Amino acid sequence: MKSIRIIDSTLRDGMHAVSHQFTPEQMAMIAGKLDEAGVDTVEVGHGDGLGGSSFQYGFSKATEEQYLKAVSEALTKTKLAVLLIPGIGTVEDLEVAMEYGVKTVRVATHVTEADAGEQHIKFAKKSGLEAIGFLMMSHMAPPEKVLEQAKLFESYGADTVYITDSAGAMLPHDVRARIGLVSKELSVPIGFHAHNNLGLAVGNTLTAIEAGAASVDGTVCGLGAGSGNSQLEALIAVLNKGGYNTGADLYKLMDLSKEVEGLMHRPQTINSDSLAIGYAGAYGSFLLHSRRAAEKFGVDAREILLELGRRKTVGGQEDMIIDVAIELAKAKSSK
Ligand SMILES: CC[C@H](O)CC(=O)C(=O)O
Ligand SMILES: [Mn+2]
Repeated sequence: MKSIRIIDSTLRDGMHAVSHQFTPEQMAMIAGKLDEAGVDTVEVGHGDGLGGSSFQYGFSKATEEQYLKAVSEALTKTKLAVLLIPGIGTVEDLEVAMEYGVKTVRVATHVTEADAGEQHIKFAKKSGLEAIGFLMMSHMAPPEKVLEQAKLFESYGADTVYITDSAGAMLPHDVRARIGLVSKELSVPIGFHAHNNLGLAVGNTLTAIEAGAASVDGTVCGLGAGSGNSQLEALIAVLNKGGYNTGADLYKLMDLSKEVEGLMHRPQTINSDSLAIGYAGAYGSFLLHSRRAAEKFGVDAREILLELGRRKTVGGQEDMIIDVAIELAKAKSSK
């Protein structure tokens, strides 16, 4: 039986779906049940990772330290992880996170910019942490470029390298091409993080495993940016049926999903706006920002997202959402 590592991101990527408003108590409840269910690792914090709580990305309900304290106290076996996007988070933020028992850091960069994560990965390794390189928006680069960037992460000391479908824009053959090549050429385990904007998250995650991924992400109820992530309960059911060992208890996760449903701000569906993200290849966390801008400037959120996809915008360019909305509103009024 092949073992697959599960990283749950309900308490980090899932924060996008609740405008970063989980309370520390809610996080502790969810983390405690993920621990009981035998999930290997939980990632915690603002949706944009360490340092994300800000005017630009939206303020979270509590501070990073409050979340980390609450979750670390709820965990017995499950490892505690954080996400760090260089430029949003800093090594100083990581030092603080380590005081709360963080064991793993995922250093996330745009798919062509792994070098922006060099100092963070080296710092993590020097500090005794597990370091995971996380290549965001991997659909935007061909497999050979993804391989080049994955090799950079490996050369900095990353223990695992993730291929991330941030926009939920990949088809199964895109996943197979990237994961297949990278897992053949690298010595470290390869991971895959999916989004469900085209309805393919669980299927693409299975494809990634079949192509060589050894670590995959899921979130309870699929909670996450855009149409959400690979729904953890469904993923575990699929992996059980496929004969993989994840160490996670399906029924305990199903029970947890009922509790998480009660905390959701809206159903985690594929609606026309989140579908537009996958269709256009736009950044997953642009969804709520685009909806707000659409309402404010009287334009269609899908048009904003399609234009952001055309312009190949990436995380950190949230200010472009307003620019695009204003341009669309001007074009509309001049018709
Ligand atoms: C804004 C960071 C982003 O949510 C990281 C991630 O999960 C992804 O790129 O999919
Ligand atoms: Mn994500």
